Amino acid sequence: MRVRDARVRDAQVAQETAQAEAGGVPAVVAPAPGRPVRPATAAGGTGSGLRVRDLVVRYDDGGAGVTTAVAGVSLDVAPGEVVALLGPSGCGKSSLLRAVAGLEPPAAGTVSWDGADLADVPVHRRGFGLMFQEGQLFAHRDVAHNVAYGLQMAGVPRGERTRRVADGLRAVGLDGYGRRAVSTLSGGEQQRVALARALAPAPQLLLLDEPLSALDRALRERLAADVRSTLVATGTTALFVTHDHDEAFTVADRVAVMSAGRILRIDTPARLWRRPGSRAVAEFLGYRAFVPLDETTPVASAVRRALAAEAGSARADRGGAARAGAVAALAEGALVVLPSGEATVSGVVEQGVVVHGVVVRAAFRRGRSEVLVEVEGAGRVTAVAPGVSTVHPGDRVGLAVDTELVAVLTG
Ligand SMILES: Nc1ncnc2c1ncn2[C@@H]1O[C@H](COP(=O)(O)OP(=O)(O)OP(=O)(O)O)[C@@H](O)[C@H]1O
Repeated sequence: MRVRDARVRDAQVAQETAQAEAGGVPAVVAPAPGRPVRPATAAGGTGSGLRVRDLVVRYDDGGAGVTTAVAGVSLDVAPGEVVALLGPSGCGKSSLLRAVAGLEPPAAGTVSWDGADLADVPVHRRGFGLMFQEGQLFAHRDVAHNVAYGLQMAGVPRGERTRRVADGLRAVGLDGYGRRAVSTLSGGEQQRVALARALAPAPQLLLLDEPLSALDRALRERLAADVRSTLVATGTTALFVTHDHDEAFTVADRVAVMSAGRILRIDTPARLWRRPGSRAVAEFLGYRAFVPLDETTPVASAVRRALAAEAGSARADRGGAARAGAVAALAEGALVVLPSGEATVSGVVEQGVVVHGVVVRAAFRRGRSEVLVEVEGAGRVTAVAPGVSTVHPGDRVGLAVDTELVAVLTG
């Protein structure tokens, strides 16, 4: 378990204990006592949602000095929207999430919900739900009692509780699991229960911190899609921290790319791919081949020609997106990026070829050949060829680059 999770859990446990002793409720998975639990169908709300302005989070390590984990972030999450915070380890994602939760006091800036400043609102009064990498389920309670916990503490009557637990388990694909002991569940099932538990009180905002990181990749991919559909089905407003691009793009309506305590870019997954904005974001997204369109290199001329052809065409089958992208790239793109993984090695038949390169590596995977090609004047592109390719390292090949997938960096 990571140090941070342990700290957060310690904070939760301490608050749970203190509140339980005072006859209260657990801090973050349940609403405060007396606080009305919203009907599950009311999630999403009609207010303005989360508003973060110029937020700064600092840690004073005493002798070691001060770390600025969040260096002035502004972010809005609209009711019913799911936003992912995506970035490398240490970029401040969790610190931002914890400041929103109220677990970390901001050094500067504001966090508000529906227009109300939360500076003086403690964690358990914010009405936010939290979910972590490890679900932190109660081992001595069965699945249904875990999910019911927050509702029970908030005084929701038994009948309503039973109905909402059943709804919650159905929403996460665990219909009929209520009586199972938590210890008999797989890691993925436990995280589903944790999600159902976090959603049961219909929090006005759900904060998820790497909730799938402890699972293996295949399971993570499946669960990410399930988390998305559950959040959408319940109309839940959510902030989802992850370092995994695929997860972010699967789960979120908008993705915020973070680096060194700042948000570099925030946009919908589709627009982020097409308009990464800066080379740093493009590189973080995995783009490796950059073509300055104003250069006279063969690759720049070839890409310009392909974009011009696309801009002048009106092919109905591409829905206009390719054309619009090409027009934008030609108009504004000092630098465009060739997409990895989408070009096709055309080999001898060079129909539609726009650029040439030399094969660095070729491997047969999942029924097709993946070929890494060094394109002079651009960089490395991962291309695919159907079936077992006949190309080998050192071969010169042509790549038919899909202009629809060319990304533009400026603008
Ligand atoms: N309690 C703490 N005391 C001192 N420094 C901290 C503390 N928590 C985080 N930091 C530092 O703040 C910076 C941001 O950390 P944070 O955990 O927010 O990043 P992250 O993007 O969530 O990283 P990860 O993906 O590895 O969890 C890092 O440099 C980290 O070392």
